[in-house]
Order: sequence, then structure tokens, then C-alpha cells
Amino acid sequence: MEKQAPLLCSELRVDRRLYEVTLNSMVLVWKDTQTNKKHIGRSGYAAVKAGSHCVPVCEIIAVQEKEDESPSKDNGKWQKVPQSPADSSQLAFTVFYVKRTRQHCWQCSEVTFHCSEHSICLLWLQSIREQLGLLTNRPKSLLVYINPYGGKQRGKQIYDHKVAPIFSRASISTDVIVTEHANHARDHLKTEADLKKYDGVVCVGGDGMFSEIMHGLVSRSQQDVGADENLTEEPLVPCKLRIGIIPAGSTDCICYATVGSNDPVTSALHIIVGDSQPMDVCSVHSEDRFLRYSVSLLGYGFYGDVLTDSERKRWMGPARYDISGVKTFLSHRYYEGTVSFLPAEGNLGTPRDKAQCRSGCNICRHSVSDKLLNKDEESVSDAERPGTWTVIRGKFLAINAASMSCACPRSPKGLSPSAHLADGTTDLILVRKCSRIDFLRHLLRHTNKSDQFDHSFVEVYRVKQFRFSPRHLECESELDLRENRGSGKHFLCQQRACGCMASRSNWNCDGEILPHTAIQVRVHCQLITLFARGIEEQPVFEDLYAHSWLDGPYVLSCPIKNYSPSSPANKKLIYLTSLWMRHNQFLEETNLHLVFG
Ligand SMILES: Nc1ncnc2c1ncn2[C@@H]1O[C@H](COP(=O)(O)OP(=O)(O)OP(=O)(O)O)[C@@H](O)[C@H]1O
Ligand SMILES: CCCCCCCCCCCCC/C=C/[C@@H](O)[C@H](CO)NC(=O)CCCCC
Ligand SMILES: [Ca+2]
Repeated sequence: MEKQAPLLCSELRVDRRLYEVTLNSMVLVWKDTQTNKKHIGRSGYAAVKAGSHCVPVCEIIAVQEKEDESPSKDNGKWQKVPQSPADSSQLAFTVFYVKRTRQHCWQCSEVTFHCSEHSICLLWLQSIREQLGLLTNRPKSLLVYINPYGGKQRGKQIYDHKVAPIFSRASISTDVIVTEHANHARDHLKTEADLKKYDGVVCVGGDGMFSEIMHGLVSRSQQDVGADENLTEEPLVPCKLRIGIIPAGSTDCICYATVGSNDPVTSALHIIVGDSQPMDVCSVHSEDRFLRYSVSLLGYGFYGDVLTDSERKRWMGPARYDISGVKTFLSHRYYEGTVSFLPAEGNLGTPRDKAQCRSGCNICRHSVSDKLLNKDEESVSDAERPGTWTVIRGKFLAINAASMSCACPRSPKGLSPSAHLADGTTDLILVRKCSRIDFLRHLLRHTNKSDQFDHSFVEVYRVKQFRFSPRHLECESELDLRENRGSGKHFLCQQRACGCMASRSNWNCDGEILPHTAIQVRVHCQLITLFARGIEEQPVFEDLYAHSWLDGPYVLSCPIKNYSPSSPANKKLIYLTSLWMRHNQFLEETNLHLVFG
């Protein structure tokens, strides 16, 4: 990679200071002409002293001529006045760009450059707009659904005040639908919406609202190609449209685990810059009938009971989960049944790995290439598929399948901190019957940094498929067989002669209660794509963001197959690689060579 030739370089004023401003196809840099001196930081990477700023072109939101504001002669208030060629403020332009703040949050920041000549100002405007025009991954037209009743019922307000103004600044056109009832968005997407008009669909709400959008889009995509969702072995077709989430719900775990925060402005900016994060989707079937899709948590026992109890308390808003959580914990119910699963094979890591799924994740990237290589595998039936099913029978306080970390403000690392967003697997966590105090110790680990699986009563497996059969149904079918009845009558197990005291819970499927307890689950690798980029490696980012992209060159190279994602040097490399690939799709088969400068 050769040094990037500047497209434009001028001395421009920001406030009262003079800056050397440079634009190339990747970055816009402005350096204070008085303080700038390049130095090499302790890390060995190049950095530039305070007074220099660097914004990747792909993180510029918009550029606008500076509107002239002068005090009105009539009332002394500041107001917009017509511009004339002689007016010096017309010689300025404002660049709106992404600025990182705390905890993976982004803001829309702005800087105004003052030029000495009108023609220079126009040249800058034109050049930056041209570069933005080359970014083909950005959405131009979006279909937005707002749930006015999600979370604290602030969805509409959040969209109108925080999101719509930046969409309009970025020249994104929108069709907005405020939903009138549950499943309004799902059914509209499934049957009515003219999807050809849009580059993406946005939901304003919580995980439940996201689930509606996902169901609508996935079902529509299958209808379009004639795929039958009721067939458990049917290979599903990925959705073409990306989904954006403006968080306004109670848990917002899908947004939190894919962006790193539940801040609406951050999500809006990820949509504007056209980020893409593929995601796995689990299909859930019962007795060969399709029930639902899940992307975050499928939980039986504890999380099923919390949800069932909390649905009656919806009026409480997000606090309902805390009340129901404590109540369910105190009830300490356990459930008997059989879990069978097909373990994930290959280099997919384990749920107890320390390395977490981060922006540009290597494991997820390799999963998609494996998926393409094994395209036919999806159509192979269970019996023919390589790998053996493991069967575990027992008494469980909780059975959780986390297809992603499920990180959320209540549990910042999530139920399975090392689960991957797009690796084609789900982490199956079995919490066996134990004492109340032990279960509390396990639950508390969801909220801190300790290894939540380091308990004798907790087992965790990375799987591609699993099934669950509750004890009460097993008893029924045993008895049916014995009595040769099969009448379809459903008795409670307690009333049966078998003497089994098994009780039943519900499945919590991404926050929805499932009507069936015996289920079959299959992970579909990267079935949907979000406007997100995964969680960025923050320390690396802070270390390196001030680096000079224009001075150099800096060469980083590393054989892919040798690097361990947890070493600090390689974390930097992974971060830089993800940034780099976003622009250049630059990857050699065996080596990564990154040259900055
Ligand atoms: N206009 C509406 N009236 C009533 N319910 C709606 C409406 N629009 C959507 N819904 C339903 O409201 C449910 C909850 O919405 P949402 O996910 O936005 O908030 P939440 O449940 O508070 O958040 P979370 O899912 O993050 O816990 C969803 O399942 C959705 O189907
Ligand atoms: C004594 C009590 C200790 C409680 C320990 C708290 C641990 C919190 C872990 C939170 C895990 C959230 C998993 C995400 C599930 C979502 O798909 C779903 C939809 O939004 N949310 C819930 O079901 C809402 C589930 C909320 C559970 C509290
Ligand atoms: Ca996964």
C-alpha cells in the first residue's frame, strides 16, 4: 500500500487558529500549524501531539456550508440572514463527524473551517461530498417503525428529538410508522411493505420490537424464495435488508451486545455510516412446527419464570424484571427433563474462552467462509450430519441458550461473555438443581466479572443444535405407550400413576413466552445483518486514534494462523485490521500486512 496522496491540502482557520487541513480518500486531518510535531508513543505506534485531529472519511456524517448567523438590527436576537459573496461567513464550511465518548458511545461532533477564498470553500465542500458519495454501504432510504409503548414509553420522543435530526443532516429519507398494536410491524413487513424502496429497516423500541422486525423480514425472505419455515431442516435464506435498532426498551440487550451501549444517538450514527454486523438466528420448532426465531436468550426455568411473572406487571416498565427476578429466585423451582445437543466442531472456541467477540471478530469471519464452503451441509438431515448428539438428563434450575453474550445494562458482560454474534453457534448453559445460596452466587456472577461457569452445578457447551424434552411430557408419552392410548388428552404429571412430581416452566424466547416446552433449536449462521459493527476494542482505540494516518509508513504484519487474539499487540492488530478492512477489503490468505502512511 503506497502512501495516500492528499486530494486537497490547505491552510484553514478553526476558530482563531491556523490549521494545515488535508483530505485523502481515507481521512480528513487538521493539524495545528504551531504545535504539531510527530512523536512515537510508548506503544511504538505513531501518535500526533495535541492540536491534531484525524477523522476517517467513513465517519464523516455530512458537510455543509456554514450558515451565517448575525445579530439582527431589529430585535438584537441571533438569526439567519441571507448570504452575499462579500460576506466572510460564506467562506466557511462545517464538517459533522463521529466522535467517540465514554463506554462505546458516539456523538455527532462538528468543526467549522474558515477559508480565505470562496472558491477554496467550494472546492472543499465538493471534494468531501465526492468522497462521501463513494461510500456505497451507507443507507439513503429507511423504513422506521416506532413502538410508542416500549420501555418507558419514550420511543416516539427519542426518535423525534435525537434521531430524526441526524438522519436528516445525513440526507437519509425515511418513512415512519408508529405502531398501533403488537405485531403491527411484523405483519406489515411480512405482507405489505414495499421493501424495494429501502436500504434498511429501523426499529425504535426494545428487544421485543426488534424481534417483530426480524420475524417480519426473515419470514418475508423465505416466502420470496418459497422456503418452508415449518421444515426443521430447511436451509434459510439470509435477509437482504439490514436492521437498525434505536434502543427504547427495557433490556435492549441486542443493541447493547452489538454496539456496546444503549444510547439512541450512537445507534443512529452506526446506521448513518452504514455499518454491518451479521448475526446468527436460532429457529425454534415444536413437533415439526415452526414456533419462533431467537437471537439472544432462549431460557427455560429461571428466565422463563421471570418473564412469565413479569408479563403481568408490564405497567411497571423496566422495574418489572427486578421484582419478578427476586420473586422467582425466592421460589427456587427446578425442572426435570432431557437436553440433547450437537456440539460445535472446529475452531469455534469454547464458552469459557477469555477472548470475547469484538468488532471484526476472527472467529465469526471464519465461520462465514466455512458456511460458504459447506453450503450443502445445511440441507443434510440430522441423522446424516457428522457429529454425535450428547444427551443429558437431570433436574435444572435454568437451561439457557445464549446465541450472543446477552450483555445489557443489568449484566454488562452478559450471560455468556464469550459467545459470538455470528459464529453459527449458541452457548448452552445448564444450571443443575443446587442450594439457594449457590444459585444466588451464580446469578450474581452475571453482574460482575467472575467466571460464571466456575461452579460444580453449572455446565456450558457451545452447540449448533439442541432439543429439550420436559419430564412431564416424557412421563405422559411413557404412560401413553404403556396404556396404548395416545388419546391426545393432557394430564398433569402429578395426577399420573407414575408418581413423578415434575412441573413445567415456559421458554423465554428473546423476551416472548413460548407456548410449548418440548422444542428443537437450530442455529442459522449469519441469517440477518444489523447496522452495527460489534463492540470496538476500546483501549486500543484510545491508544491509537490520535495516530497520524498521513505520515508514515507504518507496517504491521502478522501471520493470521499464529496470532492469539488475547495478546495486547494482537488486539491492536485486530482492531486496526477491522478498521482497515472496512475500507479496503484487504486480506491475504496467510498474512495480514497493514501499511499505514
Ligand atoms: N403499538 C403497540 N401497542 C402495544 N404493543 C406493541 C405496540 N407496538 C409493539 N408492541 C409490542 O410491545 C412489546 C414490547 O416492546 P419493546 O420490545 O419495544 O419494549 P420492552 O418490552 O419494554 O423492551 P425489551 O423487549 O427490551 O424488554 C413487543 O413485543 C411488541 O410486539
Ligand atoms: C436475585 C435476582 C438476581 C438477578 C440477577 C440479574 C441478572 C440479569 C441478567 C440479565 C440477562 C438478560 C438476558 C436477556 C434477555 C432478553 O432476551 C429478554 C428480552 O429483552 N429480556 C428478558 O427476558 C428480561 C430478563 C430479566 C431478568 C432479570
Ligand atoms: Ca452465536
